[in-house]
Amino acid sequence: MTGRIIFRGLTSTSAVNISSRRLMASIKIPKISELPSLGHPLENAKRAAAYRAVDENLDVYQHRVVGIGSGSTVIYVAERIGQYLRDDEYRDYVSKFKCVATGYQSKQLIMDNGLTYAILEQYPHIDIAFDGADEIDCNLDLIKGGGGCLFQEKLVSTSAKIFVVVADTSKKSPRRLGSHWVQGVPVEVVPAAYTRVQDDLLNLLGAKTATLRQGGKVKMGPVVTDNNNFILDTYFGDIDDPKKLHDRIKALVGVVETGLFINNAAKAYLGSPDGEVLITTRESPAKPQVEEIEN
Ligand SMILES: O=C[C@H](O)[C@H](O)[C@H](O)COP(=O)(O)O
Repeated sequence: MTGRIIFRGLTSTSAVNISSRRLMASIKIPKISELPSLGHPLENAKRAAAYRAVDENLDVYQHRVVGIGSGSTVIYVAERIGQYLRDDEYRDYVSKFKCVATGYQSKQLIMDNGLTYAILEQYPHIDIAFDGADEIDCNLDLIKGGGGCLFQEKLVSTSAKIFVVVADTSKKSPRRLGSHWVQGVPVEVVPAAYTRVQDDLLNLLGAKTATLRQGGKVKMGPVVTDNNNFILDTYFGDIDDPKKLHDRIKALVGVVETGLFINNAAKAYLGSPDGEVLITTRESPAKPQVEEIEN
């Protein structure tokens, strides 16, 4: 499927320039169908989803500002964009991309793949953003933040004209949101407020558990996010109304952001180990840049 890059908006002159570049091209983008196995079914699934998502959605000629998310699947998104950068046919375009990160890992991915790192303050209008997810329901609503990056991820994904999710098929919600990611909805909180928010989540909002995420072996004490906050993993069971729950959590004093991404993703690419990719598109991709306020 390599080369399914969108040619929208090309003039005949630019088409000629591109075809002469094609003749000179020396490092070609690997075709998905010819990729060697990574030796692990899950990694093959993630790569299949990410490469297809990039090939089918990134408009090399029109897009300029690209959001790069966090996690283990988005690694392959950055890798694929890096392959376009190294292909003589696309280098002139991709080298002009400004890539906005969702955290330190994402910033490293951008730099490691030779792409240009940019900050949202300078580039607040993102053409397209790619990111992973921990659970995806049939409406393309998501739980994110399993890797602790939810706030900046939401900042980037809601600043993007198109937000594309990449994951393996195991992330598909079997029922309602909350039925697969039983670790709980990540809630990023200001450290000084964490016990108060924990109390409110349990006693006001009916959470079954609200656990302060710990660093474990790699870091003693609580996980500190890229924004110097804590995370409460908050389990509600199956979530009836994710938007309402998000709004109620957001209203608690001390909450910075929730891992519920509602009405945000336009498309999801879910890869299988055999290389098949399930693609879901939101029917009305109207995505609010500003959250709706319920009266
Ligand atoms: O905080 C982490 C992010 O929300 C990730 O995008 C999410 O956890 C999915 O990560 P992975 O692709 O590793 O499953």
